[in-house]
Amino acid sequence: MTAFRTLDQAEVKGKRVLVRVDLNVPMENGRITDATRIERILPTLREISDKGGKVILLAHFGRPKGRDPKESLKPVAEALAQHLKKGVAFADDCIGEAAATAVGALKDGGVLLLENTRFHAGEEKNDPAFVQELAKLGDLYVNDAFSTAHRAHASTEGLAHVLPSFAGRTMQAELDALAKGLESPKRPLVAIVGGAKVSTKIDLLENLVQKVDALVIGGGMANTFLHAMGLGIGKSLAEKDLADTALRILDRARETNCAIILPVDGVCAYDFKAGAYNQTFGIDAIPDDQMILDVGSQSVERVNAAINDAKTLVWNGPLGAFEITPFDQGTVATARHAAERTRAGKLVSVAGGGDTVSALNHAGAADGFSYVSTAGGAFLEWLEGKPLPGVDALKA
Ligand SMILES: Nc1ncnc2c1ncn2[C@@H]1O[C@H](COP(=O)(O)OP(=O)(O)O)[C@@H](O)[C@H]1O
Ligand SMILES: O=C(OP(=O)(O)O)[C@H](O)COP(=O)(O)O
Repeated sequence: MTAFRTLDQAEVKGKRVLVRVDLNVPMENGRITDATRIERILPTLREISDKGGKVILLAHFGRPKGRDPKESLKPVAEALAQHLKKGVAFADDCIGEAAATAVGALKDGGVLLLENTRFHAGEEKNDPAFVQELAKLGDLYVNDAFSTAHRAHASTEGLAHVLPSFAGRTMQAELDALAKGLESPKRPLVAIVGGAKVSTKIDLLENLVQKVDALVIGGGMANTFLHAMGLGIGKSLAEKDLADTALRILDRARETNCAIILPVDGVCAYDFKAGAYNQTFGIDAIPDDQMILDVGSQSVERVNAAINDAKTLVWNGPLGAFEITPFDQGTVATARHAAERTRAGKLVSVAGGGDTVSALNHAGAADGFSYVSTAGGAFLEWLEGKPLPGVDALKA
């Protein structure tokens, strides 16, 4: 089914291979809390290295505005070396002299990680001059970052047009697995969308409500909808300027008969910190000076009932701030329930996203899902049927 060239067609021996990977891994205090994205790229890196190619990794981390040491990929290079069981060199910049010197020093089979591509504005602008700067460093381009394929950036899209380009093994595996699991899903099809990236994901919901039978909304995404509906959400994470978009999505859901399941209660605290004093309130009684950090037990019951009704479930975005206890409980309970239904053969469940995978691992539920993708936003866009620039560029 692949309409692009893969590593089977790439002659990598002695070549400088620029490999775009997703190393945007969940991190707390400089420590990686979930290494799934690292583990998934190992087959591609090992294959190129074993065939005698020089592996030059391009990746982003976070959403920095310019160079910011807090968003350096250096700690990730160290973790990658441990997983790869092989040294990983690191260059302080992804273009210019630092990068060129590091590439020049690389032996056949060696691995080098270049600093965060988003330290340069040209990355997100897909600036042709920046693309050329990157292209100077390589002979071939391999894209193994399905989870960034919805971004038309220099390292995810631009490079594919100027160097011979190939899909990596993870890119191939993700597209194959999603096609197999979801191309003709059994209905009812239920989606759960939560998390914090409200502005980059909310527009997708307008199409999604035309495709799914029910949409469960949690996390910061739910808070944005609750605010739009005129409910007080106190200090909760939300993007209030997207209220009109949220109302339009609710209208569209009514037209398309898509059931919308929003929280009916919220676990609230004064501060965003582990172990914070917390109380559960009905959704119409959230105190002004508190924030909703998780869905309450009545909401969990509703989400689990929606999972019971589903034959297919797709999930991106945790229902609460699962990194800090006890605000992980809603996500953990519903993830375990979905895993149980899947193990019982009653549900096909596909989940994805950097933090979502981390949450499922935290719940001990990832193994129970039919498929776990590294991709969140890219997965939702794929589901919508939207063209993914990173994939399309490989086909060009
Ligand atoms: N109610 C909430 N308040 C604050 N943060 C939340 C809330 N619900 C979820 N989150 C945060 O959302 C983040 C994950 O969102 P997102 O990046 O969209 O997911 P993914 O990486 O799986 O695509 C997590 O860090 C989690 O703490
Ligand atoms: O973590 C990512 O996506 P995800 O949060 O949708 O899983 C990707 O690395 C893309 O990051 P971006 O949403 O800052 O472009």
